Amino acid sequence: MEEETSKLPLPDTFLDFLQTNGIDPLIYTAIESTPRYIRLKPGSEAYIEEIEAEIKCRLQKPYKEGKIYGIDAASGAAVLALDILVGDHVLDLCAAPGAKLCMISDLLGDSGTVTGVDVARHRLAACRTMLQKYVLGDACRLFVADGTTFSLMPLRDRLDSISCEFALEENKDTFTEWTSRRPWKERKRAARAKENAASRLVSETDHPELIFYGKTSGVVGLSKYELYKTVSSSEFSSSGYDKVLVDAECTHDGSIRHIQKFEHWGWETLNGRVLNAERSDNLTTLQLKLLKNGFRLLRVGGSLVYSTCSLTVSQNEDVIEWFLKENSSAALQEIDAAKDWPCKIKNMTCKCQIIQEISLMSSSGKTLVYQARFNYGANCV
Ligand SMILES: C[S@@+](CC[C@H](N)C(=O)[O-])C[C@H]1O[C@@H](n2cnc3c(N)ncnc32)[C@H](O)[C@@H]1O
Repeated sequence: MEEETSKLPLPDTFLDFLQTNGIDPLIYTAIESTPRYIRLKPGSEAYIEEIEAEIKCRLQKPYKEGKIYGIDAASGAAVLALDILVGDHVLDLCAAPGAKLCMISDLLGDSGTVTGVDVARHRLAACRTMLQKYVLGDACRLFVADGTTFSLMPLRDRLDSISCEFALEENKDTFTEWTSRRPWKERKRAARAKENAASRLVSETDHPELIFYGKTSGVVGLSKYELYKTVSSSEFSSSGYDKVLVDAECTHDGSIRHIQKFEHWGWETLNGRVLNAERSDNLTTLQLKLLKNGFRLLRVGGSLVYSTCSLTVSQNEDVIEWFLKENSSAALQEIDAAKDWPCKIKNMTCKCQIIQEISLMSSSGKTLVYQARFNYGANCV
């Protein structure tokens, strides 16, 4: 799908910013239209013709019916780079609003588990709605929590070991099957939390709040103590997550459609949101903290994808470089899935610069996969 766009008159400050980051301004201005992407829900293949027939009329019907997702090719690429395998326990540390989390769940099918974490309650609630719409959440847990300090183990052993009898036990401290109809006490607590959330995001020290869990997520039958018990870093090394996605908060400058919006919002807004050095410093500090914590929660032999929708060196290469300096057990790894992608810098088959790959082997077996410079909404499929 393509949307008509105007030729953008990019302001000088933004052009300087692009030059500093080695980005060709043409990616924002040269194309006549910005492609939009959809992903077909597995199992909906029979409807391809019907969906194709609707492409010109904005696909409202298959979208409402939950047969397709709106997701950029670049977002899908970050998930493919994770190389999800049957039975993986996956952590999505900045999960909302959830396009990647849905794709992870689709790839896992009936196996493994996925844990989504986000600091913004209203965005994570949208993610929960999406899981319910696409009937995807059985093996999923969603926590409103700060990803820089989140510290809960995947429930890898619980899945097989809980007997149905135990799961149905009526113990007020034990999780029974999730229902959107919460007991009065819990509703009151959620309403209070919502009020607080309107004025602030959760802090690093707040307790993670479980806002959704599916019936095979491992939560049913657990006591609160078991779910929230703290474990040592060495336990994460042996039984942590198989795959971690850190799709970090960023300036969004790599999203062509996002930058195009500033034509209407006013270019001065761009200075505050994208070019402001202080905001960028705070962001890179946050990104590094998210990456560090995501890596801590990974098991030895697992892999992590760090991705942003920014093209700046400071939010990508620099964050990775700082991290690698401090973590000798981490190493960059070639992205296997990217070998067949058409949009690589090395053998460019389209107009835009897309992927930069770096590869190294790890010493401890934990590996860090790095995906960078993949333009969102670029003309590359
Ligand atoms: C680029 S978006 C993630 C998009 C998401 N992965 C998807 O595919 O829909 C970044 C997210 O990071 C969240 N975020 C920001 N700071 C965070 C933190 N300290 N811990 C967890 N999430 C955070 C934001 O609320 C936002 O939802």
